[in-house]
Amino acid sequence: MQVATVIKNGLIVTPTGVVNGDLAIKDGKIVAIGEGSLSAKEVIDAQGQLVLPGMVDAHVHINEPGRSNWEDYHTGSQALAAGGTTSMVVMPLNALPARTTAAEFNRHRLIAEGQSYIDFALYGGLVPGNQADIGPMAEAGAAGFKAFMATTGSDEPGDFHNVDDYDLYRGMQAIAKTGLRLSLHAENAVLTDRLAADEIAHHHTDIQAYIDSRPPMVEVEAVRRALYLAKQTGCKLHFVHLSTGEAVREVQRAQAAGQDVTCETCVHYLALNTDDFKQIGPLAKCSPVLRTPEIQDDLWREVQAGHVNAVTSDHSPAPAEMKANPNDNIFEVWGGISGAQNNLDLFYDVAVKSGRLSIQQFVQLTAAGPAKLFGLKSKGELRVGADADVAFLNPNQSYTLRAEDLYYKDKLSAYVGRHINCRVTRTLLRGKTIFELGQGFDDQPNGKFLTNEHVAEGVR
Ligand SMILES: NC(=O)NC(NC(N)=O)C(=O)[O-]
Ligand SMILES: [Zn+2]
Ligand SMILES: [Zn+2]
Repeated sequence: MQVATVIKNGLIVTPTGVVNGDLAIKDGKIVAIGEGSLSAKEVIDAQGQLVLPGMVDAHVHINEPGRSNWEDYHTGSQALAAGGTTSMVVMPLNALPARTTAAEFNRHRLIAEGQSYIDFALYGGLVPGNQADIGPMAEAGAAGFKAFMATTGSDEPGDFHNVDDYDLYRGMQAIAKTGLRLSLHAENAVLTDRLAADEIAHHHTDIQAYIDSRPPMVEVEAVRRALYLAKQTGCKLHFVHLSTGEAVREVQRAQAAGQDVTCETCVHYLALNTDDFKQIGPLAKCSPVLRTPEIQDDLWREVQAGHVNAVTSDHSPAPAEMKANPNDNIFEVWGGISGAQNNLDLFYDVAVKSGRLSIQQFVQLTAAGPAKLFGLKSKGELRVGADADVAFLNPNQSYTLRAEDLYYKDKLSAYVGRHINCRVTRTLLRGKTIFELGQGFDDQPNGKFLTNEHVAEGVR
């Protein structure tokens, strides 16, 4: 067979095992794995490299249009590509206006189509009063919906607002009809805001005060309440960025009782804890907050047990001045960690190199799991017939992350200065190299809009 590209000599991580052989690509698809003697126009030597499915990062904040100076599709997708991510699911907030109508959905899609280096799916937003926009956003191709149970931290005209229990209940009724999943930032808004106000009233504005204002119970309570409302309405749920094993166990219990509910955690909850937060400072401020080593261990056990569907970055960038802390008041600092460029290498380091997860569990969490959640049927697995989205990871090349290595709009990350014991060296999107370490990026952004194919065949 004559094919376009053959990747030779790599360790190919397939859904069922690791194959030491060739991976052949034609028309952007994987056409053979393991067979030798294929003739190809392009031969790529992957000696010493792990050949992984490109990561599907199901939780990325891109701030274009409206706040492009925070991160736009060009910079955000380059950073993701450089880190071995080939598809992203983009959150509906922090752009202005936020993506809460079909008109905005279509506008954002057009912007991303010309700018993104990687394939992308888009969330639609559920906000107070927009139940009538849910159906049209599903029609426009939303991969799922997102709502905040906590306050969002930004309040300009057109910004994304959190739902109260009534909005959530009505929104779940509307979303249930679409067959799509509602993803939730699950923290109790009243508790988090008033606990924070108490700390500030007592002039406690250091990192420990922020940690104390968002205890695990604010997450667990919100998860339980949302699960109950979802049960009443038949809405499928996904919990983003769970930070505690206790919350994951609530999801497990609901699943066991027959509810369609899934969850994710983020690289930073597994790579960083409260001690790191105190050392790194504002760049490690996020919500839910980083957890103590004990709670982090408990979360790891749930991940190891296979109770978490995806690991994501929750890449939530902001300009440097919003991450500075001139008044020594952590409550005034923007919450969000920039980390998407280090999805695969950092997670491989803390998960596989450390012996906590097998390589099969790793690709399940970074690629197959998230692709399945959002109905991205040709993504997430190195198998014949799938899109040839591939990341090369050198498990023996270590480096210390420097600000100048980053492709974000602002070269800030909670991980600068961290020693990482492996490195992404090349990324292919649908068979084409889009990033090579030392060479940079493909000339043209070629990212394609992805829709939820499970639903496209069903309800939509
Ligand atoms: N407005 C945000 O980007 N928020 C994000 N911020 C974090 N995680 O700190 C999030 O996902 O909640
Ligand atoms: Zn969130
Ligand atoms: Zn987020």
